[in-house]
Formats: sequence, structure tokens, C-alpha cells
Amino acid sequence: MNEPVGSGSLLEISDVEVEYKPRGRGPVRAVAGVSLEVAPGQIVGLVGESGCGKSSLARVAVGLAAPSAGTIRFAGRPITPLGWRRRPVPEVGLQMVFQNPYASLNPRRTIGAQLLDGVPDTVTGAARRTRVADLLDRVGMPGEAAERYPHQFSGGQRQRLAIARALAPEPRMIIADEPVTALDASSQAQVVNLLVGLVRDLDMGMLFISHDLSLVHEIADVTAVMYLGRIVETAPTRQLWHSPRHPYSRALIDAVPQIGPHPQLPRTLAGEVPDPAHAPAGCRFRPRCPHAFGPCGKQPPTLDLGGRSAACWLNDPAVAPTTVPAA
Ligand SMILES: Nc1ncnc2c1ncn2[C@@H]1O[C@H](COP(=O)(O)OP(=O)(O)OP(=O)(O)O)[C@@H](O)[C@H]1O
Repeated sequence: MNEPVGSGSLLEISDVEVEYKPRGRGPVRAVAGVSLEVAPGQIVGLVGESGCGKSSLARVAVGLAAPSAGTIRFAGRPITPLGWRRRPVPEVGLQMVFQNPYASLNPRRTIGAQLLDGVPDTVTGAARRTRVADLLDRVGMPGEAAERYPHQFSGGQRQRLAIARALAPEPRMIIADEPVTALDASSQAQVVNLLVGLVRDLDMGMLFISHDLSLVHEIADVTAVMYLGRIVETAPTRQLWHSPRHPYSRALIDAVPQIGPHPQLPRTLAGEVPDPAHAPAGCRFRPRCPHAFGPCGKQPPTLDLGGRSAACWLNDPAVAPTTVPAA
């Protein structure tokens, strides 16, 4: 199953747009031209406020819906959307873990039956049952769980089982969309540690989607920051955390309470995220940006800053004011 990847990327999202056409309303461009890559063995964190388009992007990335524009390739092959409830791309090894584990577990079937569904056909006979036991063991669940139904487990256990279900087809990559948001605090840490441990052990790629920058900071190699349908900054996580180059990334970092020797109360960003049906022209962050100036009314640049990128005119020395505050 592990075919070579030509370009070095496992998942390549290029100029993707997702537009909804709700009845009685104008079109909603939830994803407005996003490009993002995940390499084998890499964890990429995608972070942004609620409504910025993270789930819309995840759904098209995994093939559950078609993008309105742009292309998605996995292991060098285009992803063809097959629709909700059909397993779209198991043959290319991309699986999804949802916020609500019920979305990936059928409440009317035993856990064992559902895990067996995902085990590749190349595993035959008694080895299939053994594989199910191995999967349960990997996620820290007892073998007896195979005979039970999803409702017989707690939220944290269900998410472990959903992770086992995602691992069954031996994927090369996981897209995890807010996988711990619905769980209580103690289960959150356990499930994140489990997921990250498995991804690292199995050398998989992962796109980890979250509204929680402090969590993404803990686990991601690279962080992409999304605002109102666009990626505004992508950088190695440590660089982004210590020297953000987009004012929105700065605002997200400032919103995280700091403890330790230099405690700091969170500073919340003023204003609301605009409705994507009425997105501001030019830089979409402009109405909330403390540094907005002339060129921001134009399309923001996607500036390559050497291994990282930021869509902000402040980083363009040709146009930025000479007294530029750090983002
Ligand atoms: N089926 C739909 N029809 C119309 N608008 C939609 C639809 N699905 C999502 N949207 C809108 O698209 C935008 C992006 O939604 P999306 O769920 O992708 O964001 P998100 O960042 O994942 O937010 P959350 O974390 O709250 O799920 C929002 O404004 C949302 O209201």
C-alpha cells in the first residue's frame, strides 16, 4: 500500500475553494483559496477560530465533498470525492478522525464488526480477528470491547475506538478534525497523547485541526493559521509561536493565558469574525487589525519568508511603513 510519493508531500491541497449556496442567502465562500501540504511523518496543525472554514477544508481534503475550485492530491494521486458515508479514499491510505466519534462509529454495529470492515482484504482468515485485537490493544482498550456497541463506552473511550477504526486500513495519514473538543479535560490529554504517539510510532502524516493554538503548539511540527477562509501564516511551530509574522497569529498567541515565571492574562482580540458571505475586500483581517495601512485594501501577498510564509503586507519591505511593529 505504501507507494512512493513523487513530490515529497503526502497531502497536497492547492488553491482550494469551498462555496456553499444556502437557500435564500447569497453564496458563502467558506474556503477562499487555500494551499497546504503535509509530508510523510509530519504533523501539521491547522488552527483558527470557529467558522473560519477548518471543517469545510477537512471534508474536501478527505474526499467527503468536492471543492468548488482547486485540487487535492494524496500520495501524488487526485482525490475523487465519493460522498458522505462512503469510505472515500481507503485505497490511498487517508483516514479521518472526527470531533464526534459517533460520526465514524455506527451505533448499531459492534466495535469488532466495524474494525473488521476497515482491515485490508489482504489480511485473511484468523489473522483478521487478531488484527482487531491488535487495534484495540494499540488504543488501550480490552479485547472484550470488540463484542460491545459504541453507546457502552464513555466519550474518551469512543474516541479511542474511532482512532482504532481509522487505523484499521493501515493509513499513511490521518486528518483529525477537533478530535478532543467534545471530551472532558482529562480524556482530552489522554486522547491527544494516544493519537500523537500512534502517528509518530507508525510514521504517519497528520493534519490536526483545532481552535486551540496552545494544543497545536504542543504537538505540531508546522502550524498553519487560518482566518475567514484563508491561510494567513504557515511556519515551523516554534518559529510561529516565538515570532509570528501575521497580526492574527500574534492575536491568537496573545489570547493564550501564559503561566510560569512571566504569567500573563489572555488578551482577547476585539471585534467578531465577519460573516464569510460578506468578507471584507483585500486582507480579510483588515477590519480587526491594529496595524492596517494603505495596501491592506488590496489582496494580501503570500510572502515566502524562507521556510515560512505570511499573507501580510507588513512583511514586504517595499511597501511596509518604516516603523513596523512586530506582528
Ligand atoms: N452547509 C453549509 N451551508 C452554508 N454555510 C455553511 C455550511 N457549512 C458551513 N458553512 C459556513 O461556512 C463557514 C465555515 O464553516 P466551518 O464549519 O468549515 O468552520 P470551522 O472553522 O470548522 O468552524 P467550527 O470549528 O465551528 O466547526 C461558516 O461561516 C459556516 O457557517
